Amino acid sequence: MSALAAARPLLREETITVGASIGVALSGGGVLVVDRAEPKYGAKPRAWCAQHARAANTDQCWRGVDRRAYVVETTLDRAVAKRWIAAAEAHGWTTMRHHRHPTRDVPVSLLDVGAAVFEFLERDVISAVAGVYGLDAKRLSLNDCFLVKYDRDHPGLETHVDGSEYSFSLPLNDGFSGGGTFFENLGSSVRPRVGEALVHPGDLRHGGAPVVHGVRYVLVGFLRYK
Ligand SMILES: O=C(O)CCC(=O)C(=O)O
Ligand SMILES: [Fe+2]
Repeated sequence: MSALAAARPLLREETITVGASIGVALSGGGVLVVDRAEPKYGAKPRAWCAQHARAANTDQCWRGVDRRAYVVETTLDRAVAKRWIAAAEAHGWTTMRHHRHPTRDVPVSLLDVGAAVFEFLERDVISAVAGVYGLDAKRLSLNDCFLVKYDRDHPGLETHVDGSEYSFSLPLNDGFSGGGTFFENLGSSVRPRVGEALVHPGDLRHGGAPVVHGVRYVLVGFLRYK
C-alpha cells in the first residue's frame, strides 16, 4: 500500500504539489509532505529542502539516506506550546528515566495538559508518521512521551539510537542558539520550527546538539509498530 493510501483515513483527499513531493492537507489543518523522490543523491528538489528542512544542511541532508528523517507540519501553535512548557515547569524534571542516555525530562502523562497533548499527537503526529513511512496508523502506539529541557546544565544528548520503531520530536520554543537534533548520517543538525515535527526511524543514529545560549524545550515520543 502506498504511503498516501495508508494515511488516507485521517486525510482530506487533496494533494498539493511541492516540487516533486506531495503535500496532503491533514484533516487537522496541517500539511503532510511526502517525499516521493528516490533516495539517491541529488534526487530531492531544492524547494522541498528549503521549505521543510531549512535549518539543516540542505545540500547534503535528506539525500542518499536509506531510512530518512522528515519534517512535517502540524497544527501546534506557540500559545499551546507555551502552556505545555509551563505545565512541565510547574511539575518539575527528572534525569532518572532514561538510564543509558539520560535527558532531563518529564512524562507527558504526569502533566495537567496530558490529555490534550495525546489528542494532538494522535491527530497530527502519529498520522503523519504513518503517512510518511507507509504504515497502518492503527498499529502505531505511543510507548513513551516526554518533554525535555536543555540548558547550560544539560546542554545536549550524546548520539544514540532509541528503543523505538519510530520517534518524533517537536520543538516547543525558540530563542536559543545551538541545539536541534543531530543526525550522524547527515553530519548536521535539524532545527524545525515550532509547529513542525521531526520524525525518524528510532534506529537512525541521532542526538541532541548542545544548546549554546538559552533554553530549548522539546516534546519527544517513541512509537511502537505492531
Ligand atoms: O533533543 C533532541 O532533539 C533529541 C532527543 C532524543 O533523541 C531523545 O530524547 O531520545
Ligand atoms: Fe533519541
